[in-house]
Amino acid sequence: MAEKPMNMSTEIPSNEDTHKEDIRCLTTLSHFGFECFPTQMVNKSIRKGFSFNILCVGETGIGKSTLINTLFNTNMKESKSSHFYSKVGLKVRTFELLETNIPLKLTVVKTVGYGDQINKEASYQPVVDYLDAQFELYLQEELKIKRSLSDYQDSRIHVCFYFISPTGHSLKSLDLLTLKNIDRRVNIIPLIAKADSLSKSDLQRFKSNIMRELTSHGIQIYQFPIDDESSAQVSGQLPLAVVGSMEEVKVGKRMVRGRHYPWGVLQVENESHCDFVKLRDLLLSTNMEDLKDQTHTQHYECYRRNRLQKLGFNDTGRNNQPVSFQEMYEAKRKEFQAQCQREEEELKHMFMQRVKEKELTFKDAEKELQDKFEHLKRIQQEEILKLEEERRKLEEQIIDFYRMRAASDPPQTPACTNVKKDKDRKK
Ligand SMILES: Nc1nc2c(ncn2[C@@H]2O[C@H](COP(=O)(O)OP(=O)(O)OP(=O)(O)O)[C@@H](O)[C@H]2O)c(=O)[nH]1
Repeated sequence: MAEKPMNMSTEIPSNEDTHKEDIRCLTTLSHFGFECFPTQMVNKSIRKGFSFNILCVGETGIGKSTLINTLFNTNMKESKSSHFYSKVGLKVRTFELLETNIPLKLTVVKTVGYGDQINKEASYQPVVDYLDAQFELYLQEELKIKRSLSDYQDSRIHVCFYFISPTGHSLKSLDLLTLKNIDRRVNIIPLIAKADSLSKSDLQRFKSNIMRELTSHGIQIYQFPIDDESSAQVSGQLPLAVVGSMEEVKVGKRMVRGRHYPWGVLQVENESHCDFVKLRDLLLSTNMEDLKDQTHTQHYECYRRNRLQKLGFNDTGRNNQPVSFQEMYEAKRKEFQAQCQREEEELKHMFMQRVKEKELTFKDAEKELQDKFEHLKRIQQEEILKLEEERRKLEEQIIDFYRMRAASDPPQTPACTNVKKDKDRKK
């Protein structure tokens, strides 16, 4: 840093006014005092490194990876994504980048299979869940007694590039549905992807249509700060029309990033060809810090407030009186204990009721079985008596028969004796 003359008021005795030309003006060799704070902060930040998290939402093959590669000179793409995923997924990649000794940890999350399903109603849900999950992780860290937010790896998404298909007409219903569900959770920068497929006039009309639709549906996109000149100008140019390419094409004597077509070369970094340079400047040069700031102060705060309110916490109690966190916690704990006790008693009561019911059922079943047994026993005894009676009658008939035979045949036969013997044995 350049040396600066010392900026201090020096008291000069009035009687020495005439000797002013003798006073030596000293210059400091380095900064001192509180003017060094910015330098300290810059040094600390560089030592710590920077991090930034981007979410890319857009249909398969719309140019998400190519744009990120063009912006950061990374190599995001591994292979072509399939169009046949049954649901939308998210792919997370982290890059450790270095630019003139400034380290940047860049995390890129991109959708996979977005817009490929027949029923697109649930396509936005994985995106919403991911955004909320990162807020929840931060909230959990914040609520810990031993928290370490200074070296916490913040995974909250700082900006969402929403890639709009270059249809030239209007937004699709899936675009509206997703944007409506994520606009309170993340800073959205809408982008018209593959803008080289639209003519200049079509592009301008398309941009106006999109902005009209976003406004009429009440969708909030990232508001670029108006105190910065370039950011203030951009609001009339949204959504930015981007073209991505890692290809080096020869234009005159220079090699430039571009896309080579039979009719000529589209230069990615030429502002009259597309808005890529505008996007790069707005994102990297001017608004990276503001995007992080908005994420924390606006979107995370909103999540935190809703989450704590859902848990039953409030800053004010009945009669709008302020309540301390401790009081609220105690009240909640008591309420929870009372509820547990109520539920325990209810369960006990239900258990006793069911035991009684079961006992009654068993008793009824036992009585029924006993009655059945008695009935069968009675039937069996009656059967025995009946059979006994029949046997007695048969034996009488046999005796009668032999008696009649003996009467018709006077001399005694051994057979008759045998029958008599049989009868005696049975008795
Ligand atoms: N015309 C044109 N083609 C592009 C542009 N950006 C990317 N492409 C091409 O589009 C194809 C898909 O690009 P990717 O960057 O892989 O798209 P993606 O959205 O990451 O694809 P998935 O990961 O498969 O969803 C590639 O052939 C790119 O060369 C662009 O701005 N204009």
